Amino acid sequence: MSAIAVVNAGSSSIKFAVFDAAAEPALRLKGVIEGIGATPRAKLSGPGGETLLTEDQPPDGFDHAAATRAMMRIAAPWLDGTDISVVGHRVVHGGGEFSAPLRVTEEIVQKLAAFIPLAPLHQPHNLAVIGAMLAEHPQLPQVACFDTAFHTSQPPIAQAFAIPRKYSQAGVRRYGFHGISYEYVAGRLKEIAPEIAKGRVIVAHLGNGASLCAMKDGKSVASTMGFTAVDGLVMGTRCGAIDPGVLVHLIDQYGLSARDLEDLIYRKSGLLGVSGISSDMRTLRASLESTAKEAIDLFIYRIIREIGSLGAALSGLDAIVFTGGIGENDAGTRAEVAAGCAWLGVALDEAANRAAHIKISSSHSTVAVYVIRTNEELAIAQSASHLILS
Ligand SMILES: Nc1ncnc2c1ncn2[C@@H]1O[C@H](COP(=O)(O)OP(=O)(O)O)[C@@H](O)[C@H]1O
Ligand SMILES: CC(=O)OP(=O)(O)O
Ligand SMILES: [Mg+2]
Repeated sequence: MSAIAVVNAGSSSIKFAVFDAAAEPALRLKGVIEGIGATPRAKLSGPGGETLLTEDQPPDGFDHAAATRAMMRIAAPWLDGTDISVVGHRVVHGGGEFSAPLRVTEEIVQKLAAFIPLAPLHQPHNLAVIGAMLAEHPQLPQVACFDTAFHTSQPPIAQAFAIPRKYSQAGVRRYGFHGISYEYVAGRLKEIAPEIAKGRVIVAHLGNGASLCAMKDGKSVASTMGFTAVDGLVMGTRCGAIDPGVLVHLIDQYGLSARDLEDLIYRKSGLLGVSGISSDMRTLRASLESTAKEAIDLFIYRIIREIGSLGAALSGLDAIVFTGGIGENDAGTRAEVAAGCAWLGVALDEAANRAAHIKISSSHSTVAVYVIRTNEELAIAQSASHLILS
């Protein structure tokens, strides 16, 4: 049977997967290089999650391009003889024009390149892989799935900035990201708890990039990310929401250029900037330095505040769902966020939280709390299969 390949370039990771090209794609092989920019490590696993190979990568100068090459080298022996019929890609920014999965051409790559400055940690890597594939295999369909697409259901007021209309009309508005993950998680919640999924739900996608999405009946109504994926929560290396006056001050008083500011807010801030130690939650949890704790505390504080804000946008709250590298794996983050949301009626079952059960709220919690492992690669494979193979 032919296969679907999927490439998901996140800000600190490249995830790669191969599925049987069926109406319901079944996983054959999965690979991840994580910790790009911190402590890079490669892992290849089989369909049941069994580890096939792990490899530590040299940290210095190991960027997304090196990670892509390393992933190809590591995966090649396992792909020998595999007949790939379509490649699905995560593309973080689709702007106002692209809001559904589509087959990518050179012209579309050119259009998507216009959004590189709006997603500098993702879009160039997403497009580099698509460009290389189009050049090497021009007949092989390349499908792009957009992180922004899920949020097109938001009402205009949730998308608006209070700026002069000429800028809004030119597309300067809130788009929201992590949409492939949110769509997948919304689908899983519908299977796990159909009544809850119809209600008011906040999904917390907490990874190297982090955002919250407010959903009503499985549709996005608001998100903490905006025009770019730097807004909202504190992230691995991104500052999240910042008083825009700070940026003007940095230009005036420190002579920062647009590119300097970009570097500051996307690559040098967040957990890394506050801790001065690492962007990686595991390293910070293991550290005894006070700045590591301060960074984590700020990360948690902003999540709690934004849950309040999105709860207001939803006029109440039926459930919170944790997902993403931190949301799925860091019981401490879930416990601290839940404690800060006690006023909303949130209470965790501590043992269930430690064991990362699917449902982790206690029986007296008025808000149900779940941990749902995201699977952006499967969501992309399903879209690619739908578009090209059915
Ligand atoms: N077991 C764990 N405990 C705490 N944090 C973890 C664990 N595993 C992964 N993480 C954190 O998840 C983050 C990466 O999330 P992920 O969603 O994979 O990244 P990306 O945003 O690049 O897709 C890192 O901060 C990492 O430290
Ligand atoms: C949009 C975004 O921030 O993605 P990631 O978390 O994969 O970096
Ligand atoms: Mg990610």
